Amino acid sequence: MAAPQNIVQIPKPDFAHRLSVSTSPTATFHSPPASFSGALPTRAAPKQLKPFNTQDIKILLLENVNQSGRDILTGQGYQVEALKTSLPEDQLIEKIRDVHVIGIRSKTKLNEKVLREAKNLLVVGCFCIGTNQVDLEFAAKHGIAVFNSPFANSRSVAELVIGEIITLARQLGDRSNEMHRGTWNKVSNKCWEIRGKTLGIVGYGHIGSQLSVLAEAMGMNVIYYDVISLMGLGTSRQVPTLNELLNESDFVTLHVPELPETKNMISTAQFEQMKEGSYLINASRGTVVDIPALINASRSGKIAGAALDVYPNEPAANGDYFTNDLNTWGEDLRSLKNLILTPHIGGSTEEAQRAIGVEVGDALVRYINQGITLGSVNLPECNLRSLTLEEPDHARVIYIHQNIPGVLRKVNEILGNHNVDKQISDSKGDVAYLMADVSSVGIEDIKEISESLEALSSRVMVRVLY
Ligand SMILES: NC(=O)c1ccc[n+]([C@@H]2O[C@H](COP(=O)([O-])OP(=O)(O)OC[C@H]3O[C@@H](n4cnc5c(N)ncnc54)[C@H](O)[C@@H]3O)[C@@H](O)[C@H]2O)c1
Ligand SMILES: O=C(O)CC[C@@H](O)C(=O)O
Repeated sequence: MAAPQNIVQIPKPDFAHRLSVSTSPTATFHSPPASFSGALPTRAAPKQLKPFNTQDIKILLLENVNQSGRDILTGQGYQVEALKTSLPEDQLIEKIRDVHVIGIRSKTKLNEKVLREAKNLLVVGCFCIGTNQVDLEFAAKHGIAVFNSPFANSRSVAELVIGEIITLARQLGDRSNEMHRGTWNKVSNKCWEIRGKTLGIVGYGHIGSQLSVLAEAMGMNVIYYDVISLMGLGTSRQVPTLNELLNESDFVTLHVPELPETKNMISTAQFEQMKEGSYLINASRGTVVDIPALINASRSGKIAGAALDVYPNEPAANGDYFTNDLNTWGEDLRSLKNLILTPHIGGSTEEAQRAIGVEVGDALVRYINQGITLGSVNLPECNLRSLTLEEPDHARVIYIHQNIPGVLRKVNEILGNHNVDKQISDSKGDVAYLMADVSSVGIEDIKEISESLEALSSRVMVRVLY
């Protein structure tokens, strides 16, 4: 990290506007909107902390991050380059060497090979829910914070699944395709109402539980399976095993994260457990379903239909890529009856993307400018109240370090020569995060603190903001 240079004042962000678009509870973290100010005790204006000139912060946004997020970052004066697609690994490596911040969605793979090259990288913003595309452990060990938006698109996914349940039950995809080809095929055979049918939800988290409420409102019975014990909403009921869920459900829908334990979670043995003529929906991650097994189950009539939004391999950009070159079974899959295929659009609504842009954009600004890690998925979550404009000789020291005995003593020996106004420290696995606000420090003191911390053997990353 470059040595601290000078202080730059930037306009106060428009928090009131942001609160109006974000649906995430984390938005409550922000200062209250201006309309509240009369009712609250007067507080000194927060000081914007910067490690260097704002325009020196270089940000690369990939995969068409929403304008709401881009506006927040450009509004800070950072240099923002925004691309519509993800990048092939060689180009990504070339670009990531230079940037302090990268913003991605689900396609960009930030694996160890890529992150090793990211010598200036401070923070990753996943403008989505899933963070399986990032090597979180490697990032943490190198002091790179990762943020996501944990539930701003949950409702959009749940609504898509509701649409798919009816679409499958009524064979709407096939009827529509036939009509597009000029064929009139009026049938009721094996077309059903969803009222009174059983929906089995695998993974009862943000999306699964939201879906549960919507499905019950439409007259479905809901059961769910999860690795943790959770209270069911409405009259939904948790079942103890995946097999029990598969045995009882007319529709099975998957909402688990991509993990080693969820890889091919639905394969030949699980299709055998499903009811004859039932349906499968996967809007979680492509690795969760064994697609060749699904092709067999569909051809044999064991399942009456399926809807897939996610695939083991997905293209980096829009275009004619969904072929056997991408996934060897691509054409077999496309030939199946009553199969809805969508290009990973579960969270792709205006509402969700706008809210995600705001939530992740704000988290990045808080981290870059103030070192606050609230909401980070890989570093301990630490917060200190803001320094104010009335505290001009203060600096915020951030020391990301290995979580080993004796570190705090050494850090406090360095900080002990100064007045530490407030301090917080927390750890997560092998990595710990310390923030301290020190007063009455000038540029020379800041330089000395920074260099002394850099010299400690436990150091992962040092930032001094002032
Ligand atoms: N298609 C899309 O566009 C889209 C959009 C958002 C999220 N997603 C995917 O959906 C997944 C779920 O999202 P969410 O917000 O509901 O996540 P969440 O973390 O809120 O819920 C996941 C649930 O799965 C459970 N779980 C984990 N492992 C399990 C296992 N082996 N068996 C059963 N249950 C298990 C967890 O305990 C948790 O309750 C995300 O991880 C993401 O991959 C897809
Ligand atoms: O927008 C995306 O690319 C990912 C959407 C979804 O899978 C998520 O993880 O939020």
